[in-house]
Amino acid sequence: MSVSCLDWRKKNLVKKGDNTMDISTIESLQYDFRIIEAATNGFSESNRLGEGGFGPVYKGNLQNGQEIAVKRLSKDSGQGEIEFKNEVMLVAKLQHRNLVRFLGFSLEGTERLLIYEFMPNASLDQIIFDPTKCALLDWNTRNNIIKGVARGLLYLHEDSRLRIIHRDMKASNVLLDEEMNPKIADFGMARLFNIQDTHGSTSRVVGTYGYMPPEYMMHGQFSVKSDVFSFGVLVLEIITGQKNQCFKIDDRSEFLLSYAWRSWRHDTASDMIDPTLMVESSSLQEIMRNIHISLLCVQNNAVDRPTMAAVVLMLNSSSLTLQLPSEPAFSIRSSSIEISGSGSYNQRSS
Ligand SMILES: Nc1ncnc2c1ncn2[C@@H]1O[C@H](COP(=O)(O)OP(=O)(O)OP(=O)(O)O)[C@@H](O)[C@H]1O
Repeated sequence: MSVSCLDWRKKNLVKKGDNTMDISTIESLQYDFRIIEAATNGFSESNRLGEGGFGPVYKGNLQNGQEIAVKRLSKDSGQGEIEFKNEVMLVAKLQHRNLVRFLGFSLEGTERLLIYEFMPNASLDQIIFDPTKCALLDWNTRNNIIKGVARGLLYLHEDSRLRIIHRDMKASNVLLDEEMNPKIADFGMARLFNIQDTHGSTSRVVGTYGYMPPEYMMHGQFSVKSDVFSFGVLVLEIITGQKNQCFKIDDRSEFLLSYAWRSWRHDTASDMIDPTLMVESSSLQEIMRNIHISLLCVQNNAVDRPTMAAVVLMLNSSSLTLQLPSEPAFSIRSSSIEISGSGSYNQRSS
């Protein structure tokens, strides 16, 4: 992009006091493909940050010094150009302090790039599941992450102009800024990747093993309560410091939700807490409350799960009495599910 073009972009992105931007035209969001190619050293391996279900992600440096993350959509994103641009406009309007800022896109033939602000502390999974790095996250930081993710999801569900269901909420989709504040990534991907499902059921299930509620895994039915379920699993991972897929206790593998449920019922839930946390007694009650809230989120019946508005309220007011949770969904029949390389699912519903 030439300097004059950058100036023009700036004119179209008017920063407001509340740190949001007015996005007036699709052109204001479009980056020249060659600029992004150069910024990522030609999408070189050394710039590659990782790869998810939609394609690889690269770090880039724009000429003005700005650091970016570029998601290079795999070529079969299956959407016409106009439809794609319409969706880009909608997704660009989703702005919240707990969402990764979407900066724009690039189109060149069948190439589609999504451009985001770069998050220096990468994704939560790379820290919380790492035996050394997890020490960077004390309880206050983890609590701040839980509350921030809850606020971001509430915004997607209720406060944004669109009603967005994330559908792939998990630790690798929580990015961390310089101060370890959480930013949800990959929101709106169903819109940008042409997953047709406006009526709450879909023939292409996209999600990640262990985070999906039973109604989504088995029947492709999704709702805001699917995200609530994934959020509950995420909270348990943050507290235990372990992945739900390979949770271990006393060298035995167990499904995280069944273990959490049993521990909570037997009053031994404090045993679940990540031993590296070295919890002070003042925080213990707060952690136990978080475990209780997470169990409300992962209840088998979607109707019983709280909304994200209720979750935010419960997380922020310790005086609010919590309901008793019913048994979580943990008996997952995995035989009918085809797992892709990234651990994401692509399943034809029956
Ligand atoms: N804005 C960003 N800033 C810094 N790193 C990022 C950014 N976006 C993505 N990444 C990195 O790239 C990796 C791949 O991201 P991506 O969202 O494509 O995949 P994923 O979350 O692992 O899988 P899935 O596509 O199934 O959600 C992430 O784990 C993260 O480390």
